[in-house]
Amino acid sequence: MGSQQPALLLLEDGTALKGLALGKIGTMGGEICFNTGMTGYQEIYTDPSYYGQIVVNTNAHIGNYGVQLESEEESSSIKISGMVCNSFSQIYSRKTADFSLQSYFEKANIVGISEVDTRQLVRHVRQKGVMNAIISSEILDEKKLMEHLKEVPSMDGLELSSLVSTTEPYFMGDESTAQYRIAVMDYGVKKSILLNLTQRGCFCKVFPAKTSFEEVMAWNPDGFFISNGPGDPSAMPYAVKTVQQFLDTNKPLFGICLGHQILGLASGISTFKMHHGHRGLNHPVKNFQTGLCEITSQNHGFAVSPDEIEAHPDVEVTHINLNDKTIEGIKRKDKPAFSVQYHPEASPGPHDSRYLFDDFVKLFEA
Ligand SMILES: NC(=O)CC[C@H](N)C(=O)O
Repeated sequence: MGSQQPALLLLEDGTALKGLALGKIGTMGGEICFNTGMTGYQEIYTDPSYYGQIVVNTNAHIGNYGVQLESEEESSSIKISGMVCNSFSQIYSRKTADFSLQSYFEKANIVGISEVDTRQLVRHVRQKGVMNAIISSEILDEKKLMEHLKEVPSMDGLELSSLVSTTEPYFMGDESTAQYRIAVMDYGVKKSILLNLTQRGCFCKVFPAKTSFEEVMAWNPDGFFISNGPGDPSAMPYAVKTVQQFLDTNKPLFGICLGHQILGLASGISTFKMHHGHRGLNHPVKNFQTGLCEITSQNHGFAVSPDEIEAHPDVEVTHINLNDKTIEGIKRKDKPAFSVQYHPEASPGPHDSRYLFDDFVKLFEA
């Protein structure tokens, strides 16, 4: 049944919460964030955008449907730096599951803690703002654990994409039947994004994060996709420069999440670190072009600065978050380029916004 040893969760501000160990016995630190989704834990843990972060799942039961390899993985491995939940199920009830979440974490050396009052914890992070944290099932002394916590780097100014990006370019889709060649910049791309592109007649070549503009152009793409990914977008001048060069070609360009932030930066608008970010499956977003609300899947801790939009008449805000009015989508008026802060591929989440992939393909038809 796995371990029921005690574990400790310690936050940078000294808050300590006791619970039970799950996953591997060990110590793991990262920036604490919370996801309010009711389902889709495996997709969340394997989403490269969570690299360097401890995820608090607010759904009361985690692990109860086990793990299904391939079909529910957004990348080839678990990317989170630890997991916190309330009730962790060591047994699972799905026939098609490959194994338990406990063994998935053990195999990947992921440390977690359960039996934590996640409501109290989330209220705390919402009030105090995002901060670093550490989980340990081997160091239960708060002072000693605090020494380890001090070594965890701050997410502010941290470049992480090059650590999760592919090391070699690879292809996705069927070249013989596909209509468009899309150069995908892999800053931590989710598999389901590539699937949404290939399902719409795109043949993708996925490039390592630091590939030069010239190398990408040598493949002669019809357009560009700028992926999601972990870390602080303002620490990625290499990506901003490449995207500026892509924009100069006047070929279609689409960015999601980190890719949206980089399109903002490439258009001269800065990004900022949010108080505690948006992570969940039911964030309401207003589309200014249709006037309709979309329920969206989100995972971000940075955003494009709203104060600088007016000074950039080439940039139009296309979507806004109805909870806090943050920018959720932009488009360039002078280029066939647009981006969204949220996740139209969902996985997990609602499919309201999948039309954005169709909009991208329409840019080629135009
Ligand atoms: N999902 C993403 O692409 C996240 C983008 C960025 N790392 C953020 O936290 O805001």
